[in-house]
Amino acid sequence: MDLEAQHVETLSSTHNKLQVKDFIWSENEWPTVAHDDFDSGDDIPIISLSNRSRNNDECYEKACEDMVTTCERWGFVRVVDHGVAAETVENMKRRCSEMFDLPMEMKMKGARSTCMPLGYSANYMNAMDGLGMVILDMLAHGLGLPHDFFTKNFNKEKESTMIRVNRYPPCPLPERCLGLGSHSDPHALTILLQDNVGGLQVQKGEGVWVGVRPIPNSFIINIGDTLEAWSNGRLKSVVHRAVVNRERKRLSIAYFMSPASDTVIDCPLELVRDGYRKYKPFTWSDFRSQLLLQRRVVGKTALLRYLLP
Ligand SMILES: O=C(O)CCC(=O)C(=O)O
Ligand SMILES: [Fe+2]
Repeated sequence: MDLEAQHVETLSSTHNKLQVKDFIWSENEWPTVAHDDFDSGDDIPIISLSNRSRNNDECYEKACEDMVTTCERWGFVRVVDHGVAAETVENMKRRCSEMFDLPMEMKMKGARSTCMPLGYSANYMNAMDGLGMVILDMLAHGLGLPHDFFTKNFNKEKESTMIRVNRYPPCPLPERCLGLGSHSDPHALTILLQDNVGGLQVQKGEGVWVGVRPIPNSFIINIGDTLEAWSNGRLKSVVHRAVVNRERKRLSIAYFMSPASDTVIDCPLELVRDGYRKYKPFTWSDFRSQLLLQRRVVGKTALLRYLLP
């Protein structure tokens, strides 16, 4: 039986338990932390962007510093007071849910292989782009680089910046299944919006997973592989996954930012200590074309081919 032909969503809505076994993951991937377990005592820091304008006052300096130290330690940060209108966010969530509520045959007309137009999401993308540029500026500044060190490479067309909308249906066997397997994001920066269900988990150490508690009016920012290489490994691209639950479907919207295709991802001299360079330079287009050859990114493997001995 071709599993690709069976949609998890259809399976979930018909509660055909006989087929659920076909979606069970290998045992080493079974989640031991539930979707609503956020009580590890350690949580991803929250940073307010109320001082996000670049006027070099003390609050801005402190926010940039905090952004860098959090991304060095966690690879993830949550931002509040980000300036993105609540209406823009609500509208995007509603439209995405409406799309997922369409009949399966209709959704399959836009299956992954075809070019999806940006259409209605353009407003949301503009807002995400503005926020992403603010954060990239802050990271550059916090690392002691010129403000525009990263952002000058992100052209207006944003040719390979993309949005992925995930909707995870309820699952009768959440202890044996995953919504999204463990992976790192290959792009430069991800801005993730999640609803209030919970399910995102970040790997903190070997086999240690931390659930990211949903906070209203916040975005989750995470460093992608490209920014890890660009910062000589200072900013961390951290493995994460999405777990599912028995009762509630969950929506998440990931905005992946990428530089222009011909950008050479090479760490600046300011970040080279004692001559140590972690990765050899590559272009984003080379990295992207390699990724497209992989069917699925598992764990954090995509950058390995550029690792220097
Ligand atoms: O659903 C989530 O919270 C995670 C989504 C994600 O990691 C991705 O789309 O790359
Ligand atoms: Fe991801």
